[in-house]
Amino acid sequence: MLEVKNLTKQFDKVKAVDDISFSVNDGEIAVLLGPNGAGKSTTIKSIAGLLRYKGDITINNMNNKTVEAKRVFGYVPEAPAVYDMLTIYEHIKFIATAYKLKDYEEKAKELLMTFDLWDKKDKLGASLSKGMKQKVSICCSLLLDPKVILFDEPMIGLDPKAIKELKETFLKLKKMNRSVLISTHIIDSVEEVWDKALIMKNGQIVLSRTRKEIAANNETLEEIFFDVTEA
Ligand SMILES: Nc1ncnc2c1ncn2[C@@H]1O[C@H](COP(=O)(O)OP(=O)(O)OP(=O)(O)O)[C@@H](O)[C@H]1O
Repeated sequence: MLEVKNLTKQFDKVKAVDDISFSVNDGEIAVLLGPNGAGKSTTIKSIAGLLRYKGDITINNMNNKTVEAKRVFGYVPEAPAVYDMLTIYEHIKFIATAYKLKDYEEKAKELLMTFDLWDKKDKLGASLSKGMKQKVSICCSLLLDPKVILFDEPMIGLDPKAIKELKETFLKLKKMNRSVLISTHIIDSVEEVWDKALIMKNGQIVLSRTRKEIAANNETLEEIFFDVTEA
């Protein structure tokens, strides 16, 4: 479970995130939506422990900056960080070594096959397309079998097959009782998968609704998004 309580992040003159609180339960897929500059990436980076902030963030009840929390936490950044001089499979080995994973080979093969990277596993990072780098980043995160996983704009650069695989992966993670948080601009890209929508504007969460609540009012997420962000 992911819990964010009273998160505030101020950059010099800009309050990028202004006292927001939310949680993502086990087995829940939450989407963080909002127009450009709403504060989504700042929220995701704070949860990933990459920024200093005010407030409390816990991952399975552990402070997000502890080693114990990091062991059960996965993060797929908006811009995939791939090493130019490592092959795809060397990235996998690097992660497995850093996290002292044992018997990871079968899982690694399964992930690389799912994302069409198995036959490219000896290609160097420098030679990969943006989408391939994104897929390497996704495979490295999933290899750790995280209990809480964040995806920042995960669909950007992916081809239609990879988008389909990623959506199936989200649903698999949900079935495995993981907490998934996806930040995106593209409402269509998450339409079939989300359980809870969090809409940000000017650093605040202006709407938090479950799929059931939205369906009960005969509304669509897109309609609600424009209602609250253009108000
Ligand atoms: N490093 C920084 N220094 C100063 N201001 C920043 C910094 N990073 C973000 N901001 C500001 O904080 C606010 C929120 O930015 P953030 O990147 O979190 O929004 P976002 O919702 O992810 O936007 P986008 O959809 O465009 O990626 C914006 O006003 C942005 O200009």
